[in-house]
Amino acid sequence: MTSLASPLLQQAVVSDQSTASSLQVQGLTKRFHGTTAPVFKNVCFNIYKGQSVALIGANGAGKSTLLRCCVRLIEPDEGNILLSGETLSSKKGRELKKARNRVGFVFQKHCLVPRLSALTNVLHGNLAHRSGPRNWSQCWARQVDRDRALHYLDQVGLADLWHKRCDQLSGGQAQRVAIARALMQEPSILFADEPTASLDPKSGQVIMELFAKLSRAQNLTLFFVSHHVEHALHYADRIIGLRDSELQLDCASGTETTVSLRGFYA
Ligand SMILES: Nc1ncnc2c1ncn2[C@@H]1O[C@H](COP(=O)(O)OP(=O)(O)OP(=O)(O)O)[C@@H](O)[C@H]1O
Repeated sequence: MTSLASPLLQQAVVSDQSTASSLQVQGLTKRFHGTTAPVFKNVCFNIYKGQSVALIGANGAGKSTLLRCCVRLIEPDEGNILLSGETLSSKKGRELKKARNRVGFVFQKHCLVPRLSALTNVLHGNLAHRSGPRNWSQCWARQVDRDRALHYLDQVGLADLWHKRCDQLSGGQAQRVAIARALMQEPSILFADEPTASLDPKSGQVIMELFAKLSRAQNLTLFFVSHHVEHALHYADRIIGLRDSELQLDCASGTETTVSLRGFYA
């Protein structure tokens, strides 16, 4: 840890000792095939229930790889991951899928099915738990699921656009559908990988406000990657940072400024 991180890391850990962990990352190391240097090594951190944590770092620092390693979408070479106290590292097949389904994912590109309605795309969040045509289309969906999907669309401010095809939505609206789809999964933790990267500043702010509101209202744990240090400072309780293959920053967001965080990229 850098001098920027050390005292602040202690503070973040001490203040949350009594809280349950959503995600525990212990000694995670990843090296891609054919490369000698690891993307990151011996990364350790805990994220507590209801915490909002931003992950920062320069291009290529390993942020997306770390996020994916946390749910084993990319296999780490070493280390343990615990989701809500349950070890993920030893799970395989259906067990792994079941554990992973407790994590909602929102990506930079929203990955919606363009020709289908907002409602149907939100219903697809149910596929994490149940397969079958009732979760592929709004026409076949059970009333209870339709109602839940409409509720989540309402939560993201899109109740009036439930019938619109996703290729007819703006980038910001589509990202809100992707968030509603992740909520449909009823995750215990939400991962977001640069969720505002393709949006204009105003739309990006709307999306981050929405995450903050959802996180507060539902005590939902949020772990997001961002290149906007302003977003990290404003919307996260805590900021962690990757540099030179190591976790070199772990601080409460209130203890940093835009200038000091920009220094982390130097
Ligand atoms: N599948 C892969 N095979 C080999 N190398 C990879 C693979 N995926 C990523 N990398 C390398 O790992 C490093 C970290 O990439 P990653 O996408 O995690 O960084 P990042 O911090 O998210 O970057 P950005 O901010 O640009 O999105 C990069 O050097 C990248 O080239």
